[in-house]
Amino acid sequence: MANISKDVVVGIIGGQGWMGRSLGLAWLEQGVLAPERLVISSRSDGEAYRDWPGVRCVKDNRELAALADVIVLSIRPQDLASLDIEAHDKLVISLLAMASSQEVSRRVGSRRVVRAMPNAAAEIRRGYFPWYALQQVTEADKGLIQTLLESCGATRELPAERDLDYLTALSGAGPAYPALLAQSMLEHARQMGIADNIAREAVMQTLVGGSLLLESLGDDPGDMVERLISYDGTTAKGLRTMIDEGIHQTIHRGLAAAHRAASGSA
Ligand SMILES: NC(=O)C1=CN([C@@H]2O[C@H](COP(=O)(O)OP(=O)(O)OC[C@H]3O[C@@H](n4cnc5c(N)ncnc54)[C@H](O)[C@@H]3O)[C@@H](O)[C@H]2O)C=CC1
Ligand SMILES: O=C(O)[C@@H]1CCC=N1
Repeated sequence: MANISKDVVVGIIGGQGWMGRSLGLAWLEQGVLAPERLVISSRSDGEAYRDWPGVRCVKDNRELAALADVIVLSIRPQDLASLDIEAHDKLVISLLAMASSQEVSRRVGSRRVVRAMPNAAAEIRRGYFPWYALQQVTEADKGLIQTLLESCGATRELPAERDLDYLTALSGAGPAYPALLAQSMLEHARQMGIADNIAREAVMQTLVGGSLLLESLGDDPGDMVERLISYDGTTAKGLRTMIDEGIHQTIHRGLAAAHRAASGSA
């Protein structure tokens, strides 16, 4: 993992929150940033940085904006309107869903804005961070962004902001859709009288093992569906029934609803 220039100070507004502390702790643990180069602000008190006494914790976001060279916004979208900082064209990384880069730019007073969309697997460094940069973001800034974000998983610069709105609905949801599938499978296994500990173990091993296999094969997931349908055994019966009952349409409608919300049109 590359570390960034020793002079760069990074500030996280909302640094005690779920995404903020995932990033902050990853930088510290991986040596991307020395503790004295990290400033965090938060409305809530938190213990996330208790093992890192060098980290500066401030209550005033203006103070953070003055101290930091790079400002990460990790507050909830509804808190943006009351954010009162002046970034003076410093590099700003916004993690907010539903706030366009232009809106963030106007709010914080910087044209060097990057919008990145995390997901909750950042907590275990297996997140996915697509990001989109305004034109004024430099190549050096982009290198820095890559280093900061890849500490928590895979990253990808996107050519268009509309792609980020879409991926907010898809990858931004992180564990949500696998959790829904797991919940449904678990419910059924329980109804069938399988002991709870065995049902949980079976569901988790199936979802995690299956996902790792798909990742390692690198093929189109549809190929695996076809392979198991053409096997024509028990799984084919389950797959055909789910497909005939409209699972694809249900998933597409769900993603479309999340996309509308992410685009501000829900
Ligand atoms: N949690 C997730 O799975 C994902 C979150 N996001 C985005 O990441 C952003 C952060 O989300 P989370 O970390 O989950 O939220 P969170 O609620 O865990 O953290 C937000 C933190 O910001 C603090 N805060 C609020 N207003 C503040 C202010 N004016 N100054 C300083 N601190 C302030 C809160 O006290 C809290 O600690 C959101 O905008 C969300 O849209 C995006 C994708 C996934
Ligand atoms: O549900 C949300 O609003 C946040 C942003 C994208 C994923 N989680």
